[in-house]
Amino acid sequence: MSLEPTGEEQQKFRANFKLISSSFASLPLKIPGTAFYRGIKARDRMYAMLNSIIYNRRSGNSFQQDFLESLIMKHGKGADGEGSEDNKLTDTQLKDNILTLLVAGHDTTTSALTWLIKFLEENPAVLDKLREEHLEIQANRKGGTNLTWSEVNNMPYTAKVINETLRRATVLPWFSRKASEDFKIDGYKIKKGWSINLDVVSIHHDPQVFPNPYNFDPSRFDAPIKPFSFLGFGSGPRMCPGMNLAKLEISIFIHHLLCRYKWTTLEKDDSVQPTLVRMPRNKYPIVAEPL
Ligand code: HEM
Repeated sequence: MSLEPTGEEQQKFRANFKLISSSFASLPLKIPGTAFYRGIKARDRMYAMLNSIIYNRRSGNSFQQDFLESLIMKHGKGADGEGSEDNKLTDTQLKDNILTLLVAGHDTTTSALTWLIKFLEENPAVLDKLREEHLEIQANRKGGTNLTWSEVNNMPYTAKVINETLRRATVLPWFSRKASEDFKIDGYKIKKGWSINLDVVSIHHDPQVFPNPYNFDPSRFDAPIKPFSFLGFGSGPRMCPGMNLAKLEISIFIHHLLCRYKWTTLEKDDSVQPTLVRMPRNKYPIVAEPL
């Protein structure tokens, strides 16, 4: 949305965003003092901020070439979008989409990057092999420091390291589905309409599918994995729509980190923060220095 990274508006945005994401795993009690209530209030303040940003954009006071602008252009009244006016998002839907993308895409990617650093630190052989892949890409490059699209799509070991990170970390420990009909699974009867929560941490640590499940071993992904056993980005029609963006961001981050820096961990701690998006409790602080 082209917010300045250090401006006052950005700070308010961040503070509200934090309150919203901390309210996810809370009981839905709309009573002052609860995390849920604070989350709802923060969401309303975010809506108000978005209202004023959208108003400014529409009245031509500010123009940016960004994601918000493309939504406004495509879904504004009389805009040349696909199909009729019925296909256009209302302003509330537009704001909800922005919040959804922020909420679904920010903490998840942050968490994946944090776990990645932790697992690499704890597995120096994997780190060395990964760095080799990236130094080779760098050495074969004709000029510039920017990764090209074909380089990003040709990082076989990196792809396995990302999968293994998402398996071991299980950034989203559970997600749910609603049963569309009665069915039976392993002798359990499930009724139509029930909510089914998947315990993804257990699925990702099933020793029959992932031998020595607590070892960080990207070579598990050398061969295809049993279907529905790796759910880092979910599965089926509701699978994460941000998967390719997330993989791209992580690959670029890995490339620049490993080609330029080494790091040491400031504080080792294996506990996990009990939030919806799993994160090392201490946020895994490091000190990085040039290679
Ligand atoms: C490493 C980063 C990410 C991880 C691990 C992750 C993981 C997931 C998982 C497990 C789901 C549930 C899928 C299911 O129910 O089958 C999900 C849904 C979703 N993700 Fe991601 N995600 C990441 C990044 C992103 C990004 C960058 C975006 C958008 C910019 C995004 C947008 C969404 C949305 C909108 C949904 C809901 C989809 C729906 O219910 O139809 N995610 N994600």
